[in-house]
Amino acid sequence: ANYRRVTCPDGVNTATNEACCVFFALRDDLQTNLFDNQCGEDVHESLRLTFHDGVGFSTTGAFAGNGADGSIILFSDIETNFAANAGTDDGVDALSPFLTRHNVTAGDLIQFAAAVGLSNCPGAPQLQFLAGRPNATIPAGDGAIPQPQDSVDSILSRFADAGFSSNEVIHLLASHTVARSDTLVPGHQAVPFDSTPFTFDTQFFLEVLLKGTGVPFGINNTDGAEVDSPLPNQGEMRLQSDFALARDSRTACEWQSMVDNQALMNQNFFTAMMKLSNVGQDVNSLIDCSELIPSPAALTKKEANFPAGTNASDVQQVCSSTFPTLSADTGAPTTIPECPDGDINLADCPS
Ligand code: HEM
Ligand SMILES: [Ca+2]
Ligand SMILES: [Mn+2]
Repeated sequence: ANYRRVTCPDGVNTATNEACCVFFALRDDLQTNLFDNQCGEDVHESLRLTFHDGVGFSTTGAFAGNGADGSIILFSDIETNFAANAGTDDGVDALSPFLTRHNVTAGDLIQFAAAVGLSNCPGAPQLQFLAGRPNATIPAGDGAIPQPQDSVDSILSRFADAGFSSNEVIHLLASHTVARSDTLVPGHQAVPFDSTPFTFDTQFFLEVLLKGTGVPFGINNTDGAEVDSPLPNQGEMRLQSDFALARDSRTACEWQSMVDNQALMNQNFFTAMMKLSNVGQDVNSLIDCSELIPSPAALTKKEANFPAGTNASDVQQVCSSTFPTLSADTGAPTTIPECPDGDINLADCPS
């Protein structure tokens, strides 16, 4: 092995490969000017882009597209108009200016932003980052990205065509532990999928298994994308796709296995993200710049808990393995933070 490091043109940083040098300034720029060093909205939207860029790929040729190639940015006029990509224009608009300030490709920008951003989320794994994806030459085809109203059959077969097993689909959905919808509930933005949308914990896998009792704000989404959540009065929503995947016999055990098992969830997510980030790419021609990805903060609260007002009798268990024994929060209803600093009022979030 060659352990020599190169000194970067900035005269300050050193790297294992000269190709990694350009990412130091990009990292600082993203952290300071977009992410605020926090696990906020722009991090979540950058992470979502890895999916909407990467899954634009088909092993059978059913859909055009070359995977994780930055096409959702480079052909944003086309791709952000696809129904499945509703809301992705925010992430595209946020990241695009960084392409003019830094000499990187759009595909690398999406993957790098997500990996750096995720490192701001307590509990997250430190993702791999490989550099060198060529810029997209064609847009992805419409229909390649699964939607929340889709059936499990349809979701699993679309992912399979993009190269992912059913287990890997469930592993990737750990991303929904730091996720909020801006488009599905009319008149409302930032509607969370779990009670800890700024923490990369296993609450999402637990809460999606709980009996649903209603929809937040009492607004019924009419297109089948949303189903009842266990915490409607706290503003939590649930996607039909997450509900169905958590209860389908093909995926229920994989889903349940990650409840209160942070180490397993993180290992699964790390490996599945490595695959998602390189869909359609010749991995051997990419250069490992993972050394640029910061080490995420640890979780302060390590165990999953039933949110106040829920308990083990609310678990809609399909998998026959023993369900973990978890304590239930007591007292007042769980308050879902609206800002990464824990503030409960969206209007007070630092921007
Ligand atoms: C069955 C597959 C999936 C479906 C149907 C799905 C659907 C959705 C929907 C409808 C939203 C809300 C968008 C909005 O209204 O703003 C969302 C948010 C999100 N998704 Fe997924 N998703 C899937 C898989 C994934 C994957 C594989 C990833 C990444 C690895 C991902 C990451 C995210 C993130 C981070 C958000 C939150 C964005 C934000 O808070 O602004 N999703 N997803
Ligand atoms: Ca969470
Ligand atoms: Mn959002």
